[in-house]
Amino acid sequence: MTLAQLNERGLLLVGCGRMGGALLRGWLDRGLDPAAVRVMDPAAPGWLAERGIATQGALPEEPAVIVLAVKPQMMGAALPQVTDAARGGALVLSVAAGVTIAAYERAFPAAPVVRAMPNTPAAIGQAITAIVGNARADEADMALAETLMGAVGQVVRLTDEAQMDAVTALSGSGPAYVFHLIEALVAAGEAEGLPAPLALALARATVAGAGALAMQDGPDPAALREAVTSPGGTTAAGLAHLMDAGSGLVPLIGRTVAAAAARGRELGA
Ligand SMILES: NC(=O)C1=CN([C@@H]2O[C@H](COP(=O)(O)OP(=O)(O)OC[C@H]3O[C@@H](n4cnc5c(N)ncnc54)[C@H](O)[C@@H]3O)[C@@H](O)[C@H]2O)C=CC1
Ligand SMILES: O=C(O)[C@@H]1CCC=N1
Repeated sequence: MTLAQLNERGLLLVGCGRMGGALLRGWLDRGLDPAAVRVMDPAAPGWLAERGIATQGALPEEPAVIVLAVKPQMMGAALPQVTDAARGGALVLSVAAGVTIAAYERAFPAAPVVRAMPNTPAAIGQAITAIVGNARADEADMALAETLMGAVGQVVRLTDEAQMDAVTALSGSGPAYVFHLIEALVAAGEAEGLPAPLALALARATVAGAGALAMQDGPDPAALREAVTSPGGTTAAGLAHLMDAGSGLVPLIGRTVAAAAARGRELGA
C-alpha cells in the first residue's frame, strides 16, 4: 500500500509530539492527504489546523493504520481510546520505547502489530528505523510499515523483538549521545582558548563531516580513524585517552547503551 492509497481508509495518529509530528510531516510531504489524517492528542500542535488536519470529532471507523506515538508511560491510558478504531483490521504501528508487542496484542487481540524504533533525524528525513512485526503482521503489513517509516529515512527489519531494546539504546537514543559529543567538543575547545561560537561551528561541522564520510561505501570506521592518525601526531596523543581500555569511550559507551537498554526493558515490564 502506498501513502496515496492510505488516503482512502485514513490514518489515525495517537500522539503528535516530536516523533509523531516528524512522522506526520514526512507522510504529508510524500503525498498523504491531510483530510485522511485524524490526530488524537490533548495538546495537538497548532500547525495541524493550518494544514487542515482534524484533531476533534469522531475517529475514523476503519482506518488503514493506527500509529501510536505517545510516551510509553501514557500508553496504558491511550490504548483503550482507540480499541474500537482497530476493529476494521487496521495495522497498529507503535514507535514507543519499551512497550512490547504482547502489550499491544492484549489491547488489540486481532490486529497486525508492528513495533518501530526511529530516531530524531526523522525531522530532516534522515532517521534510521528498525521494525519488527507480530505473527499477524503479514508481508503487506510489514511493507506498509516500511513505507510509513521510510518517509523519514532508512528502515531495517529485525528478526527478533528481543533486539528492540538494544536498537532503542543504540540508534533511538543515539542522536542524544552524538549531540552530547558536540557539547563536549565545544567545552574542550573553549578550555583550549577558542571562542564558544567558533568551537561550536568547528564541532558541529566535524561531527557532520565525519558522519557523512562514515556513510560512504569504503573504509570501515577503524580505517577512517587510522587515516586521521599520524604516528606520533596530535590525534594519537588524543586517542591515547579516548581509547583507554579502562576509562575511554568503549567502556563509557558500553555503560551508556547498557543503561538505556535496561531502561527500555523496565518500560516494557
Ligand atoms: N523523541 C525521540 O527521540 C524518540 C521517541 N520515540 C518514542 O516516541 C514516543 C513519543 O515520544 P516524543 O514524540 O518524543 O514525545 P512528546 O512528548 O514530544 O510527544 C508525545 C505526545 O503525546 C501526547 N499525548 C499524551 N497523552 C496522550 C493520549 N492519552 N492520547 C493521545 N496523545 C497523548 C502529548 O500531548 C504529546 O504531544 C515515545 O513513546 C518515545 O519512546 C521513539 C524514538 C525516538
Ligand atoms: O528517551 C526515550 O525514551 C526515547 C526513546 C528513544 C529516544 N527517545
